[in-house]
Amino acid sequence: MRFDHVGVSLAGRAVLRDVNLEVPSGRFLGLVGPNGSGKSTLLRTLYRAVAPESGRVLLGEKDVWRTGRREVARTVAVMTQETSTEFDMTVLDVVLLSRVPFQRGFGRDTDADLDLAWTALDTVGATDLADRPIGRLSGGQRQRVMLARALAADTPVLVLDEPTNHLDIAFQLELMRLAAGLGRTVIAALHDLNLAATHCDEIAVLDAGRLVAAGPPAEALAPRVVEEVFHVGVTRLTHPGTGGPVLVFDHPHRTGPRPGTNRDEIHA
Ligand SMILES: Nc1ncnc2c1ncn2[C@@H]1O[C@H](COP(=O)(O)OP(=O)(O)OP(=O)(O)O)[C@@H](O)[C@H]1O
Repeated sequence: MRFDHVGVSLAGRAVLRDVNLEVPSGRFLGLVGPNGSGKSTLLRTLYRAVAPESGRVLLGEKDVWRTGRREVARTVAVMTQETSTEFDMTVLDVVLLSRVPFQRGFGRDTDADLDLAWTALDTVGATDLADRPIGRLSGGQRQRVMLARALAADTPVLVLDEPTNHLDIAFQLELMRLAAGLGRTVIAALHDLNLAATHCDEIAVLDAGRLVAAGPPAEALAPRVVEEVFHVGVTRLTHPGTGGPVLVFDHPHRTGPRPGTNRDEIHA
């Protein structure tokens, strides 16, 4: 997947400027940045919801904006925050909607479609919700179903827009582990920088529509970068169990080294 000099304007305002970013096949990229920095918009250019004003969005060699909508839907599955309009549909039927791009005409669900839907519901721990109307679920339950819908599409590329919103901590971790282990190409807009750092192969940081850092988590989420982009104080600790870095945040003016500590590397 490649964003090649992508620029987007919405309502006359530049929202993305000259974004160059590549996600190799099978890798999991976390897209982070402050509210309004352009994360969702960048994802939308990939699944043909917002057209770039300049540049190209490529899947392999194909420009998604010169490829049919159906073909893109067969390649890219999306999990977003947007509440579906299918308020009265059952959970199983909502998950089965992901199979529509693969069916001919007004095709019926095949056994293979049903298998994919049930497997996906099982993966997210929601088989017991299958008969419930989607509109009567809790936020977190609905979020799981939306993940199941994206998984059941069985596409090589997965787009997750703030997928952990509403989820309890156990399922946040589970979702991230799942996304990292799928072997598919995954791009996810995330707000939890530690969750992103521990599960993603690579991180891209957007600030006011510009890509300001991209690379392995320790590099892209260096305290200096996070402080500049998010306007917070950052201290990097060492996780006592894994030895990996953990960021802790504070108001900018409050962060400062305690006497006798190294500000960048404090062992918890
Ligand atoms: N339909 C629209 N019309 C005009 N401006 C829009 C539209 N959608 C988004 N924007 C603007 O584009 C900018 C980027 O929005 P976007 O939703 O991509 O940010 P984000 O990084 O995903 O934010 P958040 O973390 O708050 O979800 C914001 O300034 C937003 O107000």
